Amino acid sequence: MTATAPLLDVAQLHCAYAGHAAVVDASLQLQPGELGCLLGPSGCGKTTLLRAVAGLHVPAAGRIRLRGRDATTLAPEQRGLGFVFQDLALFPHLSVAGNVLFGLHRLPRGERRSRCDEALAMLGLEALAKRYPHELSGGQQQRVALARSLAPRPDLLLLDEPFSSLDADLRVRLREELRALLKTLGIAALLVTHDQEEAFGFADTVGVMRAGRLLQWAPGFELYHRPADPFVASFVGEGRLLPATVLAGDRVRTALGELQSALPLAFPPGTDVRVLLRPDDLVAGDGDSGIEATVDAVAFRGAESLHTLRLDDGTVLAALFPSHRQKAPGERVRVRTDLAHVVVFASDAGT
Ligand SMILES: Nc1ncnc2c1ncn2[C@@H]1O[C@H](COP(=O)(O)OP(=O)(O)OP(=O)(O)O)[C@@H](O)[C@H]1O
Repeated sequence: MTATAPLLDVAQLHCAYAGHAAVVDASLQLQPGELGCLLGPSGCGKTTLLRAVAGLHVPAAGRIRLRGRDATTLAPEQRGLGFVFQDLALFPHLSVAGNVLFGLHRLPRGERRSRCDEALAMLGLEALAKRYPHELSGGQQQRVALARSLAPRPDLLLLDEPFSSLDADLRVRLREELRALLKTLGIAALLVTHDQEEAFGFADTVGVMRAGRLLQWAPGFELYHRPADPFVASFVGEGRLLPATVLAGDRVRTALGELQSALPLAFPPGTDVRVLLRPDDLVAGDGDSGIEATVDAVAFRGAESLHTLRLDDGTVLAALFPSHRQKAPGERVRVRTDLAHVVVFASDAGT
């Protein structure tokens, strides 16, 4: 590997099934030790892209480089990667230790046992080494699958919805544990999930996919605060788009009043645009400030409740209010904006 080459370099990748595009022009890079995630709705092409990196799907066009070398058509076992897929594929006739040892067959015999013990210890499985998969809970089985994939010490681990069969608590715990373990070991990973919380909880860099396209590959903070695309804006963090008109001096006029952009706007005055409003960008207006809206729906979230609001011109917005101030559907409320920065999209850019 040259000094500057990323660990994984996917360039302009296209994948198709019988002529139907599943991944379109996807490019991303992972540095050694970096944790990445592909996030997007069902059917957007996440698994296909991951399988192409794994060598389980031959791309129609584009290139995959691993450690600076072309790996586009390399057989999966020659890529030096670890995999954990949704169906764990543990061998039912092998014990926990047997499952972990299986991936170590290329090592000298003497080394296998110590490497296996090390992997079992990392995942807290020492006491279960002699059990068989059917004698384990779902979470324990998942740990075995992780131990098996980590035992050969790959530099890149591929994970396809590995926590989806676990209950919410266990899911978060195992995810956090795995993140810490990978960071300690310096192992990079690419995770596929449709769960935003999981994506941002696990990864350093998240790629949002839609209909085969990787729309943005960036840290979570950037996806949230500087979305490159209206779909990213609405998918990450439940943003809504408010119609607006550009005014002179990098201001925009909206139904909620005029907003000042800190950055120069890429549109001339008079252009119709849309402004991104996050649920936390809207606050209850006091007295006469703000504008009236009708509460369409309320979703209790614990400390806060997500309110879907409808302005009188039909525009739908979302707002978080403290749950002890929760409103009821049909109620009229006043809202005003409290924006740290203004993100503007062309009015015809697709969502
Ligand atoms: N073996 C296959 N044969 C034909 N079409 C397929 C095959 N696998 C996936 N597809 C199609 O390719 C597209 C992308 O599928 P893919 O499984 O990559 O999406 P995904 O984002 O991982 O979805 P999910 O979150 O539901 O697993 C979908 O339209 C899907 O129907």
